[in-house]
Amino acid sequence: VDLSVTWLGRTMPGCLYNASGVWCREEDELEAVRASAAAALISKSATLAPREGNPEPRYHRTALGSINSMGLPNRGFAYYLDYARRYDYACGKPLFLSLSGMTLEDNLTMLRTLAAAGLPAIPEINLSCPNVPGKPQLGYDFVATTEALNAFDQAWPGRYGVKLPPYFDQAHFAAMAEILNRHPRLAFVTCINSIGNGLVVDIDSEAVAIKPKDGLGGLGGDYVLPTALANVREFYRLLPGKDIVGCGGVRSGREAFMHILAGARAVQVGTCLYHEGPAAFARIAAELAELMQAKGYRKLDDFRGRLRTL
Ligand SMILES: O=C(O)c1[nH]c(=O)[nH]c(=O)c1Cl
Repeated sequence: VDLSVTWLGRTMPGCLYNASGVWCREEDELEAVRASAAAALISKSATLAPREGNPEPRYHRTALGSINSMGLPNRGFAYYLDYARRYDYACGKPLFLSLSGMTLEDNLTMLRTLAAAGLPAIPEINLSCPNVPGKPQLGYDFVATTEALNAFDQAWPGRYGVKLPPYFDQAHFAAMAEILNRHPRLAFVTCINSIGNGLVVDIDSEAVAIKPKDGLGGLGGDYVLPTALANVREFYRLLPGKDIVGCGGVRSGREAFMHILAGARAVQVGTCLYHEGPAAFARIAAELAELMQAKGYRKLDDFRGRLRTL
């Protein structure tokens, strides 16, 4: 069984890697993912300047997944650029850098600096951080998204991707697709980021679970799988020629299979990785391979996007 993925002008040895934000803020975390069975790796969304992030508790696990309001804690763009300068691209595992500037200008500064460095690292620009108080998710503002993508095209000469929030309405899928399809070097979209502004309540303490935003935070894990699959399948249909990276609710070979069936080129793991650690990649890959073997599939292209309707 062959789990390799050919995209972005290269072939990576498998189809699984980390979701930005999980096991990727510090260099030792990135190195642990790279040394694991992950087929690629992506860094924590970077802002231009380092950030402490929101007050704790800002992450909470439940039986059905996670809620987080981290608030973009990160080492600052220069830290991740330095890692990208020292990264061994010959290892065959692509390095993605997630960028989440506090302003459009910051995103452009980071893109221009990355372009000047002339590295094979690929930007995944985050249009969907739900946890910076007072900052709306760019991906829910179609005018701002249009302006940003036009500016990204000027600031970055190569292929890039964007991390999208979940959408929940046919009109929004159509509106976003119309915008995204105007950008030929926008090579991939990662669907989805957490479902923003959920609220987890503890009935014993009669209190919220996390401190920021009076308890509001992005949901991950089992909570988001059907929404993630819907966004993968809708954008797979609506964005011909672009790759969709599936993210949301993956904790075994089964959910990875579902995402690829829905059209995903590759699959990211978040909440499950947060708790299991990078060993999750070998386990999930083995489960996916076993599932494919049982179904008579030899490679991912044998079933990618073949989700049947009734
Ligand atoms: O609070 C965060 O750092 C965060 N948390 C998320 O769930 N998604 C994001 O894109 C970000 Cl940037």
